Amino acid sequence: MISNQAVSPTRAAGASILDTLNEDQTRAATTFDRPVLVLAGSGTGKTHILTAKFVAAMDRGIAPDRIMAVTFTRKAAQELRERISPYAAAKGFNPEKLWIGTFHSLSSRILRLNPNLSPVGSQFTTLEPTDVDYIISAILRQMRHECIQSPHALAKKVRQIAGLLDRLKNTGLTMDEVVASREHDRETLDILKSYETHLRGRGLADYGDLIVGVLTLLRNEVVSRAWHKKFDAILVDEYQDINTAQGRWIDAITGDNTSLTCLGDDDQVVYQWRGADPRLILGFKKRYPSADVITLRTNYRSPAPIVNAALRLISHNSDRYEKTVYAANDGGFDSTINLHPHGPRQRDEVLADILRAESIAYAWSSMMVLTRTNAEAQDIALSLGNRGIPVNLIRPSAVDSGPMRLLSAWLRLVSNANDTPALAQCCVLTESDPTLTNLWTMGVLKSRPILEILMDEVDRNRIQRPELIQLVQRYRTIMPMLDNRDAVYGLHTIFAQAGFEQLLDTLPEGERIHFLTVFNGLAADASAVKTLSELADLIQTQMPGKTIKTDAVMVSTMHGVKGLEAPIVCTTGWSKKQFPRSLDDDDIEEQRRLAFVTVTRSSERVHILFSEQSGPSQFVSEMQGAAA
Ligand SMILES: Nc1ncnc2c1ncn2[C@@H]1O[C@H](COP(=O)(O)OP(=O)(O)OP(=O)(O)O)[C@@H](O)[C@H]1O
Repeated sequence: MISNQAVSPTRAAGASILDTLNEDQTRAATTFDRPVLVLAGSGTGKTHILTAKFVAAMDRGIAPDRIMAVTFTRKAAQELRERISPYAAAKGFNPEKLWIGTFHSLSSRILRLNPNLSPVGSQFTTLEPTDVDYIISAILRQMRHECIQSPHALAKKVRQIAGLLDRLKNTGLTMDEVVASREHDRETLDILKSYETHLRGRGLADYGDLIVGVLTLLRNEVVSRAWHKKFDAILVDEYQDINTAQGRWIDAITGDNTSLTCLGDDDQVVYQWRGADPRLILGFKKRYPSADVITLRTNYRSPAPIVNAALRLISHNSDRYEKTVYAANDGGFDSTINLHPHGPRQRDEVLADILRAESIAYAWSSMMVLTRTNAEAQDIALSLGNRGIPVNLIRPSAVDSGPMRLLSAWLRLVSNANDTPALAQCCVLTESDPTLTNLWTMGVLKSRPILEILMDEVDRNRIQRPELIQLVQRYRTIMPMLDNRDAVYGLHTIFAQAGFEQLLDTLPEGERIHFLTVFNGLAADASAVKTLSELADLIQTQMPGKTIKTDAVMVSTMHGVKGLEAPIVCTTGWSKKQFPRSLDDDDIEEQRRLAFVTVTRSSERVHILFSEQSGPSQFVSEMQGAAA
């Protein structure tokens, strides 16, 4: 464990940020000789401490690459990276090599650094969730499962298996452990085993494999000892939302001498449906008995009326730590939380009016619109755009955008000829495409990559489809050019040879400029990686989704804004029977936490929209002080 010795006088670079902390925050940021858990409410400065502690660690003389920071979202990782990079650069360190990222991006990096022992190899390509569905569906077809008789039954079965795989991997179980647990019927086990065999035999990993892969890797004592020595400090943000596998990941990589700091708020658990395990934060002291548990009491973000309304709301949850939080800012606004009923089909009009009225005093970028579902966010973004309001629709991942998805697919395909979902994306084919299904069957029968079979079939004129012929031609042009060349060259080659220039000509100007900006950033990052599969992973696991306009209203789901803030927060869908959608105990507590996260994003004013016909959500009356 690092000693708590005096900070070196050369800490000038970090002086400013450390000097902004209050007493408890300073304790959290400067304690290195024991584990620290910061268990504190919304807006109390947890993320601020994370940045400050990274700087404090560097000031202590810890090399930037001996500090790892794990964030929950790519956006949070990007923001932290942007804040830390100047400090690291001032110390002569290449910021591209900082260990700041999500669990998935860090796991991918760790696995690739252990090529011989990584359970998924080192040249693997990573599957997106839709690719997982694709493979399960192909396996079900291959097995001639009865569900393939109807598209509806097939889709349902795929969802069921994909959900099961996700849950199993979130608990950190390997396939051997799943089989040994005897908890699943033979048919399910056969499907799960075929899926695993398919992935392992073809150099493919899904997101869950990245986490479970590191857990498996760290069971090797020699490897685990090396990683325990690698990091002097590990910082983990949004600790309340990590799942069992991620909790074990942190425990496994933290050595006896590593300074571990976890920051979270049990009132902000909003990912239980995806395996978040709040017992990890609540049981931290049991696992780390010497830990210093620090609570913070001052909310620096929101004015008192919002802080108090949010506290009244969350006090209705039974499963929580009681916290005392005061607002640093008294507020004094008469209308800090505003209610807006709207008639049928009037939601967007009412919303646009609110935003226009606020835009007299605030920039568009000072406003957020938060929805419950992705579909609602997309709908609202489109509708506001049509009403002349500039919007940035926030998507969690860069592969949600067409050209970025295509770029990552090409990077995957040239890295791994066995990556069939990437092949399908490169020529924009769906999983049920008959040619692809035939190729898949031939590939499985002959144990050969589908791409090789496709090339043979094209050469023999047995496939005439232009998109497949073009794919083969492009692949054959690109591959020899990549021989012994670095990732930067590879990236530019793919851009030039795989039709990106023509594709960009078809995009609206904003999207084109955005793609080129991101592409140039990626080209800069490419100098820090060795292979194109690593570069694909940067797009898939590290890059956040696009924000095209600089001054625009952010439109996002409530889940998508964890950790972010804005002066004006508008939130829709707060109608009775809609939010919460069910009165089931566990679910209502999670939805109440989501409501809590939503209103506490605001540093000035909240606008809540609901249907006039249904009336407001019960969360509104709870905020107003209805008895718990
Ligand atoms: N000591 C401080 N003095 C002044 N402002 C502060 C201080 N600490 C944090 N802040 C500011 O308060 C706001 C909230 O901080 P931060 O986002 O770190 O809180 P958080 O605990 O991570 O919030 P949440 O859990 O709700 O995402 C930020 O604008 C931050 O800059």
